[in-house]
Amino acid sequence: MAAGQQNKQFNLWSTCQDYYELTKPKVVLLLLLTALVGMCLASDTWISWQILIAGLTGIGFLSSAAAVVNHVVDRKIDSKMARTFNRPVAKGKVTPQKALIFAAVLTVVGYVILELWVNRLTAVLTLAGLLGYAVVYTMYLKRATPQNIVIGGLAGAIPPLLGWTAVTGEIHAHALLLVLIVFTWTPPHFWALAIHREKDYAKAQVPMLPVTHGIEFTKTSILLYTVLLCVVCLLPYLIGMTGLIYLIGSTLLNAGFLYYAWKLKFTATEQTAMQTFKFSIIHLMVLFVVLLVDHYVRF
Ligand code: HEM
Ligand SMILES: CC(C)=CCC/C(C)=C/CC/C(C)=C/COP(=O)(O)OP(=O)(O)O
Repeated sequence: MAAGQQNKQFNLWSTCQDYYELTKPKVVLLLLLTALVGMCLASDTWISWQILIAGLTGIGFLSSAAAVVNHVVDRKIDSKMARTFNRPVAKGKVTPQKALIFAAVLTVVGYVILELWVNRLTAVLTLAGLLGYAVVYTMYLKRATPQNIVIGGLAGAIPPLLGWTAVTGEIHAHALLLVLIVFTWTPPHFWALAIHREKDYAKAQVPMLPVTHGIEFTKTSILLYTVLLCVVCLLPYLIGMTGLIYLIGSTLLNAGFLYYAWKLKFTATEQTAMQTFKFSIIHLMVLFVVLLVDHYVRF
């Protein structure tokens, strides 16, 4: 193969990688897992393939679009922080215009899929999630208040409800309880990372909790939110929505989260904040898998 052609192929591949990175694929995958669990828990029978595929594709496209807009709006902040300076828009590898066109295409295609093959309620709620994250959180809250991620967390917490409404067309209290779990999980998830990256956020002048209220206050807040998360995680069992498998699984996971939150507050080493952040992701992922197993293997 000629060197020029090889170069072209390499450029195309690295452009594709840049666009893929803009969608925050790992975050979107976990969001989709929570949406899938919302779908499965909404029904006592198997859900239809059309709802499953169209629902997850639409929710995935709109979540990805929100992530792309976040890269564009935050490009100046991102370029000042060690964790994010290499991102495609911050680095100038993808122009803001091209990224916005990509986000617009994802939004329109995702919305049309939800409207045509799922239902209007799910389409509108997913669009609200997109606007909540891309506009309310990214453009306003992130720069305005240390409670940014608490309020903005609602957008990231909504996918289980989206999965539920995709299957039933209705909002149900059980779905709202799943939303509440992700909503309560978000502050300890993010603040653990924010402690580790406090200097970055201070340098970029983003008013995250460790910057405005200090590391100790943030550690206490993480511990208190983790205790609250343990209580909220008990509710599905207490109201009869889940069975013993969930009770045992969630208790073990919450004991793990409490261990890290306690250690972070009272006996932290330099690694504890990052370990807590990493555990938070495993916690939510396994918790939702356990919800799924509990739903299909009830005893
Ligand atoms: C306002 C709410 C949230 C904030 C502020 C937040 C913040 C963050 C940040 C700053 C990172 C590090 C990203 C990086 O290093 O590139 C991260 C990683 C991650 N977050 Fe969140 N998060 C939120 C909600 C969520 C939700 C709702 C989920 C899924 C249900 C989620 C799943 C993840 C995953 C899977 C990662 C690891 C990504 C990777 O390794 O590339 N987050 N989060
Ligand atoms: C339709 C729908 C459900 C939309 C929600 C989409 C979504 C991608 C939520 C994830 C939340 C998240 C990763 C926040 C981090 O933003 P940040 O700007 O604080 O973090 P960063 O510095 O890593 O960009």
